[in-house]
Amino acid sequence: MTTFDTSHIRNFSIVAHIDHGKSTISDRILSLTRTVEERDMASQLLDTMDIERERGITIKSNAVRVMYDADDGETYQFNLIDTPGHVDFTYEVSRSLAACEGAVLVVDATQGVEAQTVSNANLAMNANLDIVPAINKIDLPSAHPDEVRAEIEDELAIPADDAVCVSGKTGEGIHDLLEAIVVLVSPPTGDINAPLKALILDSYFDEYRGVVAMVRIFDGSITKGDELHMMQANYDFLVDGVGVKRPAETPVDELSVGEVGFVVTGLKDPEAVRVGDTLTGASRRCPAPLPGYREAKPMVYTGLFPIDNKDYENLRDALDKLHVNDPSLVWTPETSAALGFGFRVGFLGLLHMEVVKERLEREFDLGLIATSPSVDYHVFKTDGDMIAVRSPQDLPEPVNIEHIEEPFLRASIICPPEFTGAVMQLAIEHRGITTDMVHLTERSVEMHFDIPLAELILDFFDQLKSRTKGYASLDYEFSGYREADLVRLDILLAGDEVDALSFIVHRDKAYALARGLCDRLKEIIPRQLFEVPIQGAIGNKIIARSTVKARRKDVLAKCYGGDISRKRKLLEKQKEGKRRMKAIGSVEVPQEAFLAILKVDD
Ligand SMILES: Nc1nc2c(ncn2[C@@H]2O[C@H](COP(=O)(O)OP(=O)(O)OP(=O)(O)O)[C@@H](O)[C@H]2O)c(=O)[nH]1
Repeated sequence: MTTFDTSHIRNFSIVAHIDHGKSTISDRILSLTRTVEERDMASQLLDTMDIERERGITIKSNAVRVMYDADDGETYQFNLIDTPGHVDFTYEVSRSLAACEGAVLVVDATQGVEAQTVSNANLAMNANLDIVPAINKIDLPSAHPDEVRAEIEDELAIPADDAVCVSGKTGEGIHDLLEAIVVLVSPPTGDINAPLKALILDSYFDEYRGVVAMVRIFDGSITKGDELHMMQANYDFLVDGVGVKRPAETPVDELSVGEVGFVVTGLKDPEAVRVGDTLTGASRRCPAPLPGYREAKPMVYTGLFPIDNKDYENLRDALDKLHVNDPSLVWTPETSAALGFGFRVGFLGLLHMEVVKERLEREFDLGLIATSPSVDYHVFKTDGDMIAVRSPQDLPEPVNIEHIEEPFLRASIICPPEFTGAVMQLAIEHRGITTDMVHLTERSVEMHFDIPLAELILDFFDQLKSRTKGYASLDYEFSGYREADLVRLDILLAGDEVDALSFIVHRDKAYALARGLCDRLKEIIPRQLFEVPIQGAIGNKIIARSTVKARRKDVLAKCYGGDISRKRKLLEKQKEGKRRMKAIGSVEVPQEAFLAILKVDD
């Protein structure tokens, strides 16, 4: 009989509304526990992707092991998971929570409870976790921790006597937070002698070692050389190594019950390792798998096309590899007359789309064009069939359509009372219907709306921020399908319809959108040697028009025949510019034209 003491392990996630300071607090914990020496501290240590550091946001959860010498004289093993705050990545949060017994719920002392604070608190409560509330940014003069404490009790129904006041910036209160974690978060339970039962909470692809899986062990243990079985994928493999992140990968002899760490699978097939799957022994299996995760459902679809058609297979390969790390990604092949071969890719939201596109471009060195985002429409045809349409090109001829239904969301917006009028106006402009409004405290009101997803994915969020001076926060969930009067808006360049510029839109908005789009494209498409008319059309009917005037562009004219190296530089710059263009018929169209719809004011 092996024995293993789990009483000194604490597994917890750090959750919060975006920008409330999760990553900063995680950094502080790493330095206070000397997991990372002060001289090696770069900010946002757990945000390992370039995009995360540049944008200052967390996209992927990251699990790191920290050893903490507590006031009671004992040393504790903390497995800390930093999670994303943006609504697009909620599924990442629920994945992390499934691996933990506790959650530190961070609330910004200047902002109070916001929309994702509510949804993250609910996720943690539904997962039956011990919650440690932390009120952050108390160093700021505008902090009002007592009011925020009251909001945590009133709005979230979480006892806030235990709430710890901290500053991720100065480090104040972080020691108290670590002590609170020791006391309030339960240690894991489980049986080291039972057959292995471990949850795959994340995975990534490594060129040399194959797929590496992050796991949380619920029963049993894993050592190098073990023969394991993936229950859902029905795949066996030999463990090539185990280790923990501190945050650099550190090999260990064994991962035991209650612990979090990584397993090197050696598998080169990205499909074999599924996040949410249960690992068990190949010969000694656990009777039933863990519940796993609810599959993330894509909300938004766009076409992704390689600028250079030769990159089509590389794009497929890159999507396969990204999928290991981001299982929410789904795609099917798509062909466009204008852009050639590509894929229709499903995303959790627009931020997710931007992030994936950027990762494909940077990590896989691909030049890509993304087309207008679309949602998943249900089209009921006159012949009685129903088809799912995710791309404007797939919309049947109007005569064959009986009716169309579109996905609706139930959105919740929390803002100070003085902005309720502005928020309602915005919702009306986006075909939203206010269902109810509750005064949470004197400082905040929560409003609920039913709103089409298609309206939310365009400019809703930016508009909300600007009309409420950044004070409103938004959260939403899918609520069902509703019928709507939708049409396909086509764009013609120099008389030719460009399929990649088409868009499905509500009939009442088609005229304004067509005008806006034609004007916007006129600014984006550079002057060519001939005049380029841009037209917006529904079916055969032209409803808007603008024109790009002709101009002869001689880049060398400015050089007065002088400096040869300057001339060469200019020509190279022009060549680089061309690389980012796509020739549609005889017209050179820059990449951003295909996403122009996102920038149109209607
Ligand atoms: N003054 C002050 N600023 C803080 C504190 N904690 C975080 N910040 C700042 O708040 C901003 C957001 O902090 P992050 O740690 O990136 O927030 P986050 O919650 O991890 O954000 P996401 O990962 O994008 O959800 C950064 O500019 C931090 O420097 C604090 O205690 N005091």
